[in-house]
Amino acid sequence: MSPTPPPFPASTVLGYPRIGPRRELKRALESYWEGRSTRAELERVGAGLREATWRRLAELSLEGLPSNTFSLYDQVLDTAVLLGAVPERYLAAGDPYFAMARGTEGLAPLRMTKWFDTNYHYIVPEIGPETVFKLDASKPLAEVREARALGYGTRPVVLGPVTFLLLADPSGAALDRLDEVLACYEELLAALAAEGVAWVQLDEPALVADRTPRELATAGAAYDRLGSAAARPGLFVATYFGDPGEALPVLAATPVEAIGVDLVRGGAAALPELPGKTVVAGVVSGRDVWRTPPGRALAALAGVRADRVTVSTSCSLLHVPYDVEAERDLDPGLRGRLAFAEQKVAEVVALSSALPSVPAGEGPRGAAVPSAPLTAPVPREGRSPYPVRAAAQAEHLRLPVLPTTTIGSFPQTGELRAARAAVAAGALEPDAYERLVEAEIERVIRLQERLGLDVLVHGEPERNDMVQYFAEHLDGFAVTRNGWVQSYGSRCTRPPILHGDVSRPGPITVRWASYAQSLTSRPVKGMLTGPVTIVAWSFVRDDLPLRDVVLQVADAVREEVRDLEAAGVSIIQVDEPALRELLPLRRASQPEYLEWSVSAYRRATSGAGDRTQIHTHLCYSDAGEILAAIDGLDADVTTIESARSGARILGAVGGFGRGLGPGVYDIHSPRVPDAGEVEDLLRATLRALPAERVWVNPDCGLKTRAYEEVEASLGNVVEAARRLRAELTDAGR
Ligand code: MET
Ligand SMILES: [Zn+2]
Repeated sequence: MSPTPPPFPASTVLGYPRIGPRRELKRALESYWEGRSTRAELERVGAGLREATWRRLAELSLEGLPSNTFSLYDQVLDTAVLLGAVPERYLAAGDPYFAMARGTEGLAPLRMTKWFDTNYHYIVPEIGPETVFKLDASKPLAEVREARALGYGTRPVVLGPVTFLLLADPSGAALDRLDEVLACYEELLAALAAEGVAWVQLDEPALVADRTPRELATAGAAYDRLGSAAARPGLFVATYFGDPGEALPVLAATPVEAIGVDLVRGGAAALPELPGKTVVAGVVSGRDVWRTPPGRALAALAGVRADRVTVSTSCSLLHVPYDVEAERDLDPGLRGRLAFAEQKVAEVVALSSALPSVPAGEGPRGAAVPSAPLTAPVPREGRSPYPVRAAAQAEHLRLPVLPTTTIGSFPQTGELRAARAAVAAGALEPDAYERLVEAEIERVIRLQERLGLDVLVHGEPERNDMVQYFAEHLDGFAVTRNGWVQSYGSRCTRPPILHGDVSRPGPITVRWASYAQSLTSRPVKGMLTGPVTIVAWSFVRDDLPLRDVVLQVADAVREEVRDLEAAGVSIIQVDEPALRELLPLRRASQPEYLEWSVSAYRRATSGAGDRTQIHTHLCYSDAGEILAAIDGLDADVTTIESARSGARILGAVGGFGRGLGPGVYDIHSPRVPDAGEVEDLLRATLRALPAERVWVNPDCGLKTRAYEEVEASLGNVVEAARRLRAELTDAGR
């Protein structure tokens, strides 16, 4: 039996941002990837960031410092390396770690997908019959030693075995390999104990989703086994992103000494008594940017019945920016209501060290003024049934069969990005910038005409980002200067802060869309981001139900749709790529979410007349769970990613009774598909769907590609559509 661990520290965080307060890691990574610096230089930047983090957490008087929360790319990939699950084919690459993450010339990367309901992406571990699990504990051990050399004792954080295997294969099939994986974890625990580590944190967020009885029993057995290891640190199993529900009694029955619960998103009220355990109580949210109301946190802490309570964050702080103090331009009233990672650590410390003297009276969070109640009735659906609309649109638009189009953005030129930065810095007149945008629109229109596309776009050159651009033009949002959050690898986003009631002071996109339309006789499609996506990719006020916030945004989008239509734009695309991201982790809550999110979309789009064709776009092929909802959006045309997954999606969407454009050009790769390949994909589509419903388009926007690739690829897409169109017309004669 292992000796009793020392008491768990009174305050901690489950993890911390790692990209660097000025995105130092991003720059170091990109410079290494481009061959401008060495691996050793990259490691030095990493070490500097880790040291700065530990130093800062210690300065803030946090007691329990985590380690191994740093990663050069992704913590799930790190876990695969820890367990030896590196597929053979990467071993020969110059740098197998980054080969798995990003691919090489001849080698595709491992798959990447979204981390639970966040916008962070992890690398999906690949486990096959040939996988031989073998511990490589060098990274966690090195971080423990590195911290100790600096004078800090730390608690290594490692993804837990159950979640690791469920992420590798959501069907649960990989759990068959649990015994082999647990052997590695036992070895790891022994190595950490030998290193003098007092506590280890094993993250098990997968336990907050619906789990089968078999999966729960497996989790219980796993922690029984790890708990009975002869030599080990104290075991802290962290659940987060929701209520662990039935997983909690399962964990409580195992020998683990500490259990983490998310009391922000989980059911604080329903927390069972956990005698003999330490509860690491996540009362400071790691998913929002608001100050913690002390009353709420204290009430949640008071509800915990356990041997010992530690104050913590609800999840890792990876999902919030570093420091509010860096936001000099924010309205001071708003700034006073915000807490980024540093401020959240201070809150954790304050809550733990002197529960009664927590800084109180900082005013309400969320809206500064009472929000406008949603009294406006849901607008009556203005549109006729699809067959009526379709006839009106066909008459008005006169498009050929198999119409070709794109998803909206064209490559963003360095010149435009630089010009935008210059405007922000006051070095370029807004007028001059607008001329540049117009010149780019004209170039994109001419290019599309030359390529022979049927429905044109203006190319979105005025948008830095499909959400931030709208946030900048709507009331109720603020944008930050430095509020970067890691999305994957070196990629970061700067989510806008939706802090008040949303309204649209004036038209946003109309001038660009109508300028583009004025240049051509072909229809130009107006481009909007949908209400769910705008909210999903922002930090959102939490004093109103999410549904009401989304409806406010829907009303703003609805006004923009109306104005576009009035300006003569006859096709309007309202993108909802984040529809699936907000899907609740528990099935019981999913129908309600899908109901209101779909109705928000319809609220945004139903003001359009029958003649106006509404498009929507979703970019993932694993749409399986939400197909009925996608159909429920009732868009006239839906474009969806599918080039890589071949015909897989086609069977599922065959039942849609309206226009559908399964992508035929994989924009995630620099490869130019030839016309023959595109033709094959289209033939597969035509076997699944009637020709009159099929649209021809790429998988997603072209923003991240180079002009040469895009020109060549779209040329081949148009060519393939023409060949098939000719066949169809011949056959019809
Ligand atoms: C992530 S979906 C992107 C849609 C957007 N209209 C674009 O083309 O960039
Ligand atoms: Zn997309």
